[in-house]
Formats: sequence, structure tokens, C-alpha cells
Amino acid sequence: MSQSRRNQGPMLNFTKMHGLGNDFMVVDAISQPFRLRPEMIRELADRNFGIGFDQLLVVEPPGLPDVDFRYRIFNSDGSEVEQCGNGARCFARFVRDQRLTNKKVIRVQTAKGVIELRVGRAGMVTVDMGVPELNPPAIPFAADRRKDVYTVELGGDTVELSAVSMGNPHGVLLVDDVDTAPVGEFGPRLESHPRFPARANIGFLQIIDRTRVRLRVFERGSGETMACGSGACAAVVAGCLRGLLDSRVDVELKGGRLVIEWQGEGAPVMMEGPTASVFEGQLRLPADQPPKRRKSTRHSDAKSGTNRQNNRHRQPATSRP
Ligand SMILES: N[C@H](CCC[C@H](N)C(=O)O)C(=O)O
Repeated sequence: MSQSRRNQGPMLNFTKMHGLGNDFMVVDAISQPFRLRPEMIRELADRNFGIGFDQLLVVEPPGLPDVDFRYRIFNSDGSEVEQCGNGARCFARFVRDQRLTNKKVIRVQTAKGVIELRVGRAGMVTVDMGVPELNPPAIPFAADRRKDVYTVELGGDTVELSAVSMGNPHGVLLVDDVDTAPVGEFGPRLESHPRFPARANIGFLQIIDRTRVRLRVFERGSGETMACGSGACAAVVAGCLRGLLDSRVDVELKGGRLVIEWQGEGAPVMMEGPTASVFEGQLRLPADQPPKRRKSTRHSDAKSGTNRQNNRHRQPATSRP
């Protein structure tokens, strides 16, 4: 066997998806061996030299009872994070497209808890994003007590922002017009501001009226994206805490619209929006990725009790050459 063949690892099947232009590489790590190092994720995320994506989403077998899958999320800088709202909707579509389940209500374990995904018609998915966390230590955000609006020193400037966790940390600033907001200047400086010890996603929120807003988000670990689902949730929470929004809000992002509902403190934030599957691909992993064979887990609908297997999308995971 040639040297080059010996240096080649297994093939990896993936699907490219997006939620309002926030785009993802999605991998079924149940049916095929998968393990990537952060530098490999950064290479694959590169829009010139790799596949190009904002986040990598990985489907794993559940680690908890009464949960269908585990959902791991990696930013384009290789960092693993706790939540991705647009990704959660695409996750629900992916596991059904790949016949890993035929359930319409899917429970998914993330690094920070369990979220419930409800598949609707025409690619629409509703996600229960959980109860927002507002206590500074849990966000995490450095503050001596919880406030609805904090003043943050930023070099010679000071900015007012709300701090919210949707499982992942967000800072939300009010702006008059998102088109002229200082996203490129303040985004990176606030993303890595010392008061956000785990860094943060930074939302720039323009209130149109009590039921409509516009939003741009400079995402932690990925930069400005076309849309941010958890950011839309955090922005509506911030607007409600300031008494500026009703409980159901249309959030206009660069890539399109999400509908966010929040009934107030202690209630979960509900997010509804579209999903899109763009293409399926294969790549060959480097040889130093020893396959960890997992037993294949097929999920069946509790009612039908049937397992549907689909090889339509997937080559059998190749063993090492
Ligand atoms: N950049 C985020 C993860 C992706 C969130 C976003 N794509 C969404 O739809 O919620 C973070 O580091 O917390």
C-alpha cells in the first residue's frame, strides 16, 4: 500500500446547513467515527481553505435518560460552547433527514442542560431555549449585584448593556439604528471584555416598537453572523427587562426573521424559525484520528415502535484503509 494511502484516515460524511444564514457543518457522530482537534475545526471553518461555517454541530448518543441525543457545538475558532439556537433548529431537521429519529418532539442534551425541539411544517422548528439566567455569577458577568442594565467601561468610552445567559453568555446594547451600530468596533472589544470572564456574544438591538426589533450580533468565537438564535432570545429578554417589549416579538436579523416569546422571569424563552439543508459532503480525516467505533443507535417513535434505517444519505463508515 502506498505511503500516502497509509497516511489517510477515515472518510467523514457531513451536511452543510443554515438557520437564516448562520451556517453549520453538521456531523452524525453516532454512525461514524469522529473526533476533531480545535486546530482542525479552525481549518475546516475557513471560508477560503476549508468548508466554511460559523459553527460545527455534532450529533452524539444521549448521555442522560429521557433524552434523544447529545448536541455538541464548536465555534469557528475551535471553542466548544453551551448553546446554539439556530443550530438547534437545524439539529432537529438533520436527525430526521438522516432517519436517526422520526419523532417530531426531540429532547436534546447540551453542555448546559436539556432543550426541546418541535418540528413543524416546511422546515420550521420551535425550540424551548430554557429559562434565561440573569444572576451575574451564572452568566458569567462580573457585577456586585444583579441589574437590568450595567455600565461597562470600554477604553475611553462607557456603554450600557444587559447581561443574559441562554446557556451561553450575551451582552445586549440598545442602538438607534443597527445599520450604523459600532458592531465592528465594540463587538470584539466587548466579546473579550474582562467583565465577561468566559467571553460573550454581543447583541446590538434596535427597538422598532413593542413587537418588532432589529438585531445584529457579534458572536463569541465566530464574529458577526447573519443571525444568532440565542442572541435573539437574549435581546428580547433584555428589552422586556427594560419594559420596552411585549411577550411576543418579531426579531429581524441580517439573514431573516425569528419569532421569540417570553412570558417573563422564571419562564422559558421560545424561539421559532426556519432551517435549510444546503448540501451533503465527504472529507477524509487525517490518519491520526483513530476511529472510536460507536454502536449505532437508532431512535424510534415511541408510538410506532418502528426503526427506520436510511442508507440513502450515508456511505457505510469506512474502516481504516
Ligand atoms: N457563538 C455562540 C455559539 C453559537 C450561537 C448562535 N449561532 C446561535 O444561533 O445561538 C457562543 O459562543 O456562545
